[in-house]
Amino acid sequence: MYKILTFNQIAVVGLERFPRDRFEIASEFASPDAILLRSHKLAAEEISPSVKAIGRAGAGTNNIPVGHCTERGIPVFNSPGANANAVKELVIAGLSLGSRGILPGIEYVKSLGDMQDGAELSKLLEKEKKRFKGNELSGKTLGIVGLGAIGSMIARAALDLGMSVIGYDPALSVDAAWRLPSSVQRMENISSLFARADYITLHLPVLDSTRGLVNADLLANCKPSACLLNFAREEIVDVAAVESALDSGKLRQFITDFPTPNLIARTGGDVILMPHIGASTDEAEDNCAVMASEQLVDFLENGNIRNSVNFPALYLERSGAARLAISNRNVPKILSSVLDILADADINIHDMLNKSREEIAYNLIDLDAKPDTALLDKIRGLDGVVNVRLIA
Ligand SMILES: NC(=O)c1ccc[n+]([C@@H]2O[C@H](COP(=O)([O-])OP(=O)(O)OC[C@H]3O[C@@H](n4cnc5c(N)ncnc54)[C@H](O)[C@@H]3O)[C@@H](O)[C@H]2O)c1
Ligand SMILES: O=C(O)[C@H](O)COP(=O)(O)O
Repeated sequence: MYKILTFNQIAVVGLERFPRDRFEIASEFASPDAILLRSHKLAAEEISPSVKAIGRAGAGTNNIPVGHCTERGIPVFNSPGANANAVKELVIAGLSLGSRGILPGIEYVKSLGDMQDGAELSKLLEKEKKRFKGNELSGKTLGIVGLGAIGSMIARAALDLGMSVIGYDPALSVDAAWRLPSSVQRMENISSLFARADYITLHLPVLDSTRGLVNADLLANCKPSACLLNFAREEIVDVAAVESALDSGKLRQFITDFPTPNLIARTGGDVILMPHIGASTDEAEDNCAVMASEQLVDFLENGNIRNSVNFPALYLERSGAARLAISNRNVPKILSSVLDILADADINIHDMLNKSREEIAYNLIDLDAKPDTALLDKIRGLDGVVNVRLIA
């Protein structure tokens, strides 16, 4: 039985993807085979030696020590695109909240709870409504930083709203480029995007290269009427710089899914704060849980890899009597040494596939006979081999 250790609440429909005759799922296990989680900040010490894979039911993997996992030959999976629509819809709501007096208007109406005279009330509302006037999104320019699963969906929705869309993504994949509407104008650099946009929305991962990306220099560039939305990650924005830009009138509004104590303490309505609910819909939670669970099942039972953030994608149809899944440092001669060991033991290779990604290489080798423990230990002992798994 494979043991799946969960952190956070994972949608039931996802957990049902683990066949119960072969998988056990619990929030406590001494020696789990895999970990399935959402935003739980996973410490390296929580990843016991028995762990073979980690599944993130969601997009961002900055809560997982990915580098440490790679060192140990543990693939980290995520569920790209599975919650993109949920984030898109919330960002569109954010754009509306940032352009109209919706929230102060609602607060004002709530404050009139003591008024009993309907005619008086409607007279007052008609008199006061001018205080809550806003602007339309149509005709404005939306700048999208990060044009992946979420960014491209937002681009499409914003175009439908009549906005002009400009985008910046220095690492855009070919697939993502195909998904992008052709009327999205690509910016050469992020400063140009900040200088031109009325609304700026961030949809990129937090990486060493993107931590603090939105800083005082960029904010000095933007239109004083601009509204910045951060539904990506807190660390991408220098929040102190945002506060200064709001204070000095260089930025009109900040809307974020990642509140900080200082932002919560602000008065004056120039921030709109949400409790990290970008992906909190039944649909997104189901999609993410299903995708992450299916990927873990296929990896544990077959060694196949789909949507890993640190391992190469690799799929090999099952054949032969047994399968070896081997991770090794991405240096020459390791695979040939493995093949020599198998040949010396007279074990024929039925099929095999080998791929690498940065410092790690991964191999699936289907054998005509099941190797014994001594042979597996011999392969494990090779310099550069990180881990070896026999899949029956
Ligand atoms: N608020 C939420 O609940 C919520 C939900 C889902 C995702 N997210 C966050 O949003 C991020 C994006 O999600 P996604 O599903 O669109 O991911 P994605 O991988 O499909 O797209 C990310 C895009 O960012 C681009 N990128 C990388 N570095 C960049 C840089 N320096 N400047 C501009 N673009 C850059 C990549 O090339 C890629 O196209 C996630 O990493 C996650 O942190 C938040
Ligand atoms: O990266 C993500 O997918 C989002 O931040 C969602 O996080 P959650 O699964 O904790 O809602």
